[in-house]
Amino acid sequence: MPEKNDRGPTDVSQTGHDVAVLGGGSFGSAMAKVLGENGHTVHFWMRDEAQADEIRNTGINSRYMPDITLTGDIQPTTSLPEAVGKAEIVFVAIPSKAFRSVIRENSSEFREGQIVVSLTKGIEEHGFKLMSEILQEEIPRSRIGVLSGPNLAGEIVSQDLTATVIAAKDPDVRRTVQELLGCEYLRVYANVDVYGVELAGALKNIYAIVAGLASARNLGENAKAMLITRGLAEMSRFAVSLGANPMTFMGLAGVGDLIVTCTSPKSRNYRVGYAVGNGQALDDAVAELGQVAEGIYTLKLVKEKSEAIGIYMPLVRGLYEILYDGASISAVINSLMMSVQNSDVEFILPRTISQ
Ligand SMILES: NC(=O)C1=CN([C@@H]2O[C@H](COP(=O)(O)OP(=O)(O)OC[C@H]3O[C@@H](n4cnc5c(N)ncnc54)[C@H](O)[C@@H]3O)[C@@H](O)[C@H]2O)C=CC1
Ligand SMILES: O=C(CO)COP(=O)(O)O
Repeated sequence: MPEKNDRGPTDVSQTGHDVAVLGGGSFGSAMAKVLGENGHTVHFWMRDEAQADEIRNTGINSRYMPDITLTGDIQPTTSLPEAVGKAEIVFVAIPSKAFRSVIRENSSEFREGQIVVSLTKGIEEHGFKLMSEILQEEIPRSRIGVLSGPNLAGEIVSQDLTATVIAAKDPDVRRTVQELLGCEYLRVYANVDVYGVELAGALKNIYAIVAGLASARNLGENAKAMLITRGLAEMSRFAVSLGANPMTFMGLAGVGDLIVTCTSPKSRNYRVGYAVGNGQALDDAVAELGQVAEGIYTLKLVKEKSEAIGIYMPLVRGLYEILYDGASISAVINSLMMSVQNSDVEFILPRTISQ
């Protein structure tokens, strides 16, 4: 087996690798569970000592996964240097708001050539940075990957059949993650369009909120299909203008993740939209959720960015008006329905009117 620091191919032909999962929430727990069941030693970092103790003593993370027991060699710790120091590969499931600070404060702990994979589906407020860009800036000597796809944590921990995408430029990173995570209920597909895969994962959260709102309003099945498909058109238009490959949006990280989060109340973003659609204030809906709904932050950033670069995003604008400007839901729906009728697939028939 190669030295942990060298840049040669990572040997994952044997089970029993040391991996770290950073972030003790729903998705960190789900990935820790898969890795533990796959025979790896999981150095599972979280801030909260009581939570680490509970997992150490009972295998249960009662705040986020009360019905699930983490099995295998799971080693909870509140020492990030210890987790990263022992790991060959690091998975990061820290919400986007805290992602850079956690990595920056501990940047000296990451080794040259160490594989670091972001699981986070969000965008940084200042500078519109994605998590892989933050990793590139803070720990440039690591080898970076992004995991994204239709991956509801609650289903993964129940071993429901699931597929995901590992995006990385380095083929060894892609192969390593496929071998570490792949099992009878989880398939890991590969992509090289890191920016597209990552942006798709962040953007779809916005449309999940829209879909939840539509569902609360009983807009009907046709409306649901319209919203999902126009959401896909809008998010791919935006992402392509920033350099993503449009074909990525045909894959699991694009349309796949859009479908699952726009159709399932298991999605936290969908649930926030549903609550607002039923008249609840946004702050109350978020407080009641008690977990992260990245879409409410991503919405603000994408609205600003799309206006700055001149990309037409009527669903983003409409949702922003509802959530942040107090616009009435029916007025926004009416204005969307009465706007100029245009091209269906604009990669085939270009839009004729820009706004
Ligand atoms: N839950 C899911 O189904 C999926 C979530 N994701 C993404 O994973 C990321 C994390 O989400 P979840 O685990 O679901 O969120 P969560 O709300 O369930 O848990 C967030 C975790 O991050 C921790 N945290 C927050 N700030 C921190 C800080 N400054 N330092 C250390 N830890 C901190 C919290 O204590 C908590 O343990 C999000 O970007 C989400 O979009 C991706 C795929 C699926
Ligand atoms: O990204 C997810 C599923 O792929 C999870 O979505 P929520 O954050 O809306 O729960």
